[in-house]
Amino acid sequence: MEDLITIAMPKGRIFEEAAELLRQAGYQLPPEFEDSRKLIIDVEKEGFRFILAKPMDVPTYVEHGVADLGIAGKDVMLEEERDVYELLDLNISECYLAVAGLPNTKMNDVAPKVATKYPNVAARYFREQGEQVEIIKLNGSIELAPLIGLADRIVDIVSTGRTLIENGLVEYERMMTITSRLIVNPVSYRMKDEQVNELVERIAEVIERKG
Ligand SMILES: Nc1ncnc2c1ncn2[C@@H]1O[C@H](COP(=O)(O)OP(=O)(O)OP(=O)(O)O)[C@@H](O)[C@H]1O
Ligand SMILES: O=P(O)(O)OC[C@H]1O[C@H](OP(=O)(O)OP(=O)(O)O)[C@H](O)[C@@H]1O
Repeated sequence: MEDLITIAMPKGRIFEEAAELLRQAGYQLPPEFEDSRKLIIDVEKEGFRFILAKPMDVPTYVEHGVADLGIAGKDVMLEEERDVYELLDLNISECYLAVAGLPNTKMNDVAPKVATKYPNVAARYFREQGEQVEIIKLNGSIELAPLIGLADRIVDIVSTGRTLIENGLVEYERMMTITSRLIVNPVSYRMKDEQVNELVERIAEVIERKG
């Protein structure tokens, strides 16, 4: 039997949509796939080994080659800048990155503080805008930072906009749209091209069908 292709799946938000996409592409995943607490799930019939990782870590597993493929948000790709190839925009888990903060704030502070889970993305963005800022890295509850005076602005994901509204914050600038991507280790791409290309073609067909 051929070696299993290892796919790093992000636990959490993206997981269900990604699993659904695989099912729509005709892959038979076990019914307990979405409910399992296992971190390694072999689906030998389809030739896959899934590893379940923290979303931010998916490109790390793929870069190191312990996963051939992975699914990661564009936000994570831009933050991590790992040595992997992006094969497909899966068009799932759409959201966007934005700069936000309290309403009616003067924008002329010197080196305003920006709280974010994405220090590299934020630093690059403000550098490109020619603005000097101080980045404060947080791991969650980013919207709290301007409310309690830790930061003047935040760079964070917005999806429905509820978190901003319920915390009395407003969007200053929309930075970029984020969707999830299929990524591959460059060596796996060369060595396992047949298996990788079959998966890519089957998923691409579903994406096209969905429009
Ligand atoms: N409303 C949203 N908030 C955060 N991420 C979102 C949202 N909508 C889609 N996404 C996508 O989901 C990914 C994050 O998934 P998830 O929230 O499960 O992981 P996480 O940020 O590591 O969460 P936690 O730290 O709470 O485990 C992001 O990389 C992004 O591409
Ligand atoms: O626009 P919305 O639909 O409200 O979604 C955006 C919120 O969701 C995410 O947080 P998450 O729920 O992952 O919690 P966190 O604070 O642990 O990052 C993100 O960081 C925003 O806070």
